Amino acid sequence: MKILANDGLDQSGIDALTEKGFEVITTKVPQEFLADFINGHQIRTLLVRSATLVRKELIDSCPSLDIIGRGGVGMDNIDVDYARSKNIHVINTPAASSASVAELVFAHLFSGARFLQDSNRKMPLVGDTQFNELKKSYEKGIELRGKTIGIIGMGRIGQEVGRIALGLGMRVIAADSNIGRASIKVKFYNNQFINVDIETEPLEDVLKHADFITLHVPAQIDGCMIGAKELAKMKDGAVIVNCSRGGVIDEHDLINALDSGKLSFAALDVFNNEPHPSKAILNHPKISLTPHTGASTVEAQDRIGLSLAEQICSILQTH
Ligand SMILES: O=C(O)[C@H](O)COP(=O)(O)O
Repeated sequence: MKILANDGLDQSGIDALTEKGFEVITTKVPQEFLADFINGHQIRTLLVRSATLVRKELIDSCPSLDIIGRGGVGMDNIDVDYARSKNIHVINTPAASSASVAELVFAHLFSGARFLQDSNRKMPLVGDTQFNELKKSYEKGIELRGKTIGIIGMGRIGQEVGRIALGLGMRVIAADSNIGRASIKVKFYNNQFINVDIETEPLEDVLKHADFITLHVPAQIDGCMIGAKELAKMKDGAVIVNCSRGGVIDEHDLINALDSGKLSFAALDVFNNEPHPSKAILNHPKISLTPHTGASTVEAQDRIGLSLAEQICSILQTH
């Protein structure tokens, strides 16, 4: 049976599926030729990450599809309900990348707190005198310890962020309209663990009280969650990180908040109009950037590959 992994698949998944007799094709087929390719090669399982769109039209054009698999969490690039209404199995790997995304949040936070992203741009250009000038300009670096992090969305990734923040000695507050409280289990290397209860608060309060805001919510269908009104509620000099989905923050309002000094720094892993973010965002000196790499680690992709293979075998009863 043939599987098309159109946005690639980790070797762990390829090996596990090949061992069970599947043929895994990792050719990247452009969106406009996808239906023809799937039908021409009798593909029954289509695997994607966030780049390939699996909309109603594609689903209708490919009646032989049995499974659509998302190697990752967000399924906003797939018409999930429609596919399921056609009896197609739609699967994803919700737990496999939480640690990687959460660690990227802290990579951005540490970078912003100590001007790493600015320093990496300027250091190659400095001579003897500028070295000391640059050093002086970074004297206002800050520690994360003791600061308050506001986590918007306490799903798996939000909780993982909370776990790391607690380990760093940060105060954790959270907003999540779906749950009243999250219990975070913090596990230490000697296998001891503690449970920490985090009560959720209204979004407005979290925005008001946090030094750092980090967003872990799905793609928004009714417009931006964080726009000028919400940014205005944040503490002066606060920081915002978005490793969730482009469109959750209004990018225009974010630039205004950075330019006016309301926010000291922002970090974005996701953008409006991916893979072509706006030049204003890409060139802004106060924004730390990554190209949607939250789940792009060796470990996360290995777990994603294995999880997809396991689910496919279980659906198709291949033992
Ligand atoms: O939803 C996800 O899992 C992340 O956004 C990662 O997306 P990617 O698989 O395209 O890197």
